[in-house]
Amino acid sequence: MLEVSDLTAIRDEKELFQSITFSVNPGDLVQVEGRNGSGKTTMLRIITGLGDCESGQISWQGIDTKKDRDAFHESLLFIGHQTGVKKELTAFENLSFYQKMNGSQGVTQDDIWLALAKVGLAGKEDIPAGKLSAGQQRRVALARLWLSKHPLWILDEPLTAIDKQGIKVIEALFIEHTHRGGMVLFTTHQDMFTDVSVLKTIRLGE
Ligand SMILES: Nc1ncnc2c1ncn2[C@@H]1O[C@H](COP(=O)(O)OP(=O)(O)OP(=O)(O)O)[C@@H](O)[C@H]1O
Repeated sequence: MLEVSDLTAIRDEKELFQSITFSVNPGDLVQVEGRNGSGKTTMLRIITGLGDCESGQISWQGIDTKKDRDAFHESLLFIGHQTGVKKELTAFENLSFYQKMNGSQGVTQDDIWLALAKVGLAGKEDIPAGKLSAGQQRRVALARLWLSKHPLWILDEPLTAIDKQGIKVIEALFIEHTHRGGMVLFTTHQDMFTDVSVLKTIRLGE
């Protein structure tokens, strides 16, 4: 379980958000909502350890993430605004590289082909990512979700440039992940989940 307690952030001498408290439990799908500039990215970056907060505490499985950052990061898949897709590598090479960098055990070449097929990139595996469209490049990044064994996914605007059909596929994957006991904490400006009862929401900027 991820617990965020009393989180306050200041940027440019302005309080972005104050005393935000929430938890993400196994099976939870949590959307951080708010207008442009309300602090969504800032909050996700603080939770992942990439940004500083004014005050507050973040714990994973009951332990402060600052005290055991490795354990937290082993459980976490974070995809931010910058997807980390390398334009000179093919879609397949990007995923192989990513898996090697993360020391992921048990992921085969077939798994990577399958993940690329799941995101609609069958037949495009050997094209350098720089020659794919913006949405296709984003799909390369999202293919990591199919290979992930991390219980916690933190995703900042994962659906940027993704078409309606792609959004449906990602929605289904989120649901599948949470049904397996996984957790998803995400932001999006896209319409997602017609059945919003599956979602918990955190609103910033009110
Ligand atoms: N490192 C920084 N230094 C100074 N100001 C920052 C920094 N990071 C973010 N900000 C400011 O904090 C505010 C919140 O930015 P943030 O990116 O968190 O918003 P957001 O809710 O994710 O917006 P969007 O919906 O547009 O993605 C903005 O006004 C931004 O300029």
